[in-house]
Amino acid sequence: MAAETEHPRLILHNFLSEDDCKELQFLHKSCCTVGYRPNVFSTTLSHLIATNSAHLLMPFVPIRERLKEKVEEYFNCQYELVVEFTGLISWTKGASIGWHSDDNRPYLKQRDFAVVCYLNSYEEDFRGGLFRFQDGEPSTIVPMAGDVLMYTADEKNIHAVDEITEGERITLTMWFSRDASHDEDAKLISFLSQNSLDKLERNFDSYLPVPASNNMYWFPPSEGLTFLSGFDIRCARLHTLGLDIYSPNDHMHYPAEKSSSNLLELLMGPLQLAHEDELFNKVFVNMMHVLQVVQFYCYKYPFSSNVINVKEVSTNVLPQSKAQQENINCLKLVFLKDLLQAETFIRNLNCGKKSQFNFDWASLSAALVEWEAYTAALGEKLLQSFPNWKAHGSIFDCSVSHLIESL
Ligand SMILES: O=C(O)CCC(=O)C(=O)O
Ligand SMILES: [Fe+2]
Repeated sequence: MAAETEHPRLILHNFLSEDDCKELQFLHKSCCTVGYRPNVFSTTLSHLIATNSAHLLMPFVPIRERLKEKVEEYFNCQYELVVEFTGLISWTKGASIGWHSDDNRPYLKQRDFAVVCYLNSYEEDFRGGLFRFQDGEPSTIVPMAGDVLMYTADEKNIHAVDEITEGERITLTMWFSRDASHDEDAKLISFLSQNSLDKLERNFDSYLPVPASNNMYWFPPSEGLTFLSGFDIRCARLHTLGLDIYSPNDHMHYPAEKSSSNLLELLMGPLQLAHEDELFNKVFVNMMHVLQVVQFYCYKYPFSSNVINVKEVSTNVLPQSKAQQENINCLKLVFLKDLLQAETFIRNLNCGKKSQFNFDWASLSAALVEWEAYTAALGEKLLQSFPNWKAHGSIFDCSVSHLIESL
């Protein structure tokens, strides 16, 4: 217990499993937007609701609950805390933060405790990004996937993070408050009531994401008004995996006649995936749909329990025609204006090492089938949980196995 120590803090190794870390990375890499600080990307829970992906809240629920219990136990404030904020945050090259406490602004005074869960690892996935406390021990935290750091948000724990020099450093970050008026759950429940839940019928279409406006995915954010330089972060994530997009709706092969922002609208509509000189005949509803399936394939599919037999899935892939190649190249020029910058900020450090990405269409097709089952199962779970959340005014894990375990 933290009791009266001078610098109340705790590091827990391997608190999150490898599967938890991979699942949260999958969510971040498919849903994040440009963040609130330079070179930072973020995924908030309200953003998931706003983009018709409320079912993607479900993987957070048991993790949030476990973290809250741990914070309350260690800092000796059982049943006193509410979650103030939950978000996935990633820092890329150039991002850093100097000495500060997490409650150091008048509008942050409600923050009592901070929790940072590291979802990927120093030196393996990114370079730089060490966490430092100004005083007390431990003084330096080396981020490693699965480790969790907890500390009080006041001046007893002044800290900084070294600049990221390479790769992308991803965390699940939460703050907790004693002030019930800052309860994130209440806001999310109300947002869910107004939003997606009426729409979330038991048909598959309800689980398809709806993108936010294009400027929210444009890097750097300052260029998101004109789209004349920089890049779309979603296209950059596909590009690092050797994948491109084709727009079956684009009958216009002369980009000079269309403005960038008009062409960006194509990301809101039907798209197909291209790899080298082949085109996948599956038509995705929009760019978020493409990205969710591809990131699922990279992060979640290799770990899913019921991996279906790849051979049983039909894969329809055709060679690209000349016109299709032009379409693909034209879109690349518009969405990845600054290709070098995209490759610098969005890159996978550890490709070539243990998580080598060996793309093949048959596995992607199998992952697509699994992604559909995964989203439908989360949607079901959300529909079952929501009435309980609403009745209690809080978001908690209502799954039967969990409740039985706790008896
Ligand atoms: O990501 C971290 O290790 C800490 C980040 C931090 O200090 C903050 O967001 O206030
Ligand atoms: Fe901080």
